[in-house]
Amino acid sequence: MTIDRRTFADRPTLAKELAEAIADRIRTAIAERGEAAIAVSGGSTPGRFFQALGKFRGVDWTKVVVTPVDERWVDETSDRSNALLVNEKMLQGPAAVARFVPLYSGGDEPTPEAVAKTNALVGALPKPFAAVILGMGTDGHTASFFPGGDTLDAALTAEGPTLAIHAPGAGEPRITFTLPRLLETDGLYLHIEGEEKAEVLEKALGDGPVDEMPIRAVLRSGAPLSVYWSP
Ligand SMILES: O=C(O)[C@H](O)[C@@H](O)[C@H](O)[C@H](O)COP(=O)(O)O
Repeated sequence: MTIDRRTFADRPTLAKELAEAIADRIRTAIAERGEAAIAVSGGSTPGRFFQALGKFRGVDWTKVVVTPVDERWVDETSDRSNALLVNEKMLQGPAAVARFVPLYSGGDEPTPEAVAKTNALVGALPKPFAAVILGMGTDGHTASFFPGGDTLDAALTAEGPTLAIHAPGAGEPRITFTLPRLLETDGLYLHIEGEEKAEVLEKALGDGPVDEMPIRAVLRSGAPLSVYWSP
C-alpha cells in the first residue's frame, strides 16, 4: 500500500508532527539541491500547522519558496485569499524571509492571459517540490479539483503547471496546480481533521468514479501518500 495513515491524539500534536516532517523535507531538499519549494493548501485546517512550521529555526528560510496548491481568484486583501493565510500564519518570525510565489495574478477572472502570467511565474519554481500538503473538502475535493469543475479532467491530467477552474462548490473562480505537477514532489501529504473527514476518506478509498470524489485521483495515483489525521 502506498498510503501511510497516521493518527494523532489531537490537532496541536498533529500540527507539530506535520511541521517536523515538512521541516525535514525542506532541510533535505536544501542539502541535496540548494533550495526547497513547498506547496500548501488553504482553507480552515492548516493554520495551526502553518504557525508551527514557520517557527522552525533550524531551517534556512532564505532558501525556501512557498506557493499555494490552489487559490481563490481574489487579491490578498480578501479573507478568502490563501496567500493572505500563508503570509499571516506561516511567513512570520524565522520564516518571514522565505519567498512566496502567488497564483493570483490580478483582475476579476482567471483569464487565459492571467493564467499564462501565473504559469510563467510558477514555471520557474524549483522541481521537484520538497513537499506538497493537500487538504480535503467534505465533497471529496482536494486542491481545486472540485466535483463538477469545468476543467476537472484537464486539472487531473494536464502538465499545467496551473489552470483555471470554476465549480458550483468552489465559491469564487479558482486557479490550481494540476495533479501531474503536484505529484512531482519528494513528499506528498494529506492533512485532514475530524470524524466527518475520516468518513469521507473511507468512502473515497472505496470504489466509485473520480469525478464524484476527485481526491480519488490522488489516492489512486500510486504516489506514496502520508495521511495525517486527528479527531
Ligand atoms: O483553498 C482551498 O480551499 C483548498 O486548498 C482546499 O482544497 C482545501 O484544502 C479544502 O477545501 C479543505 O478545506 P478546509 O480545511 O476548510 O476544510
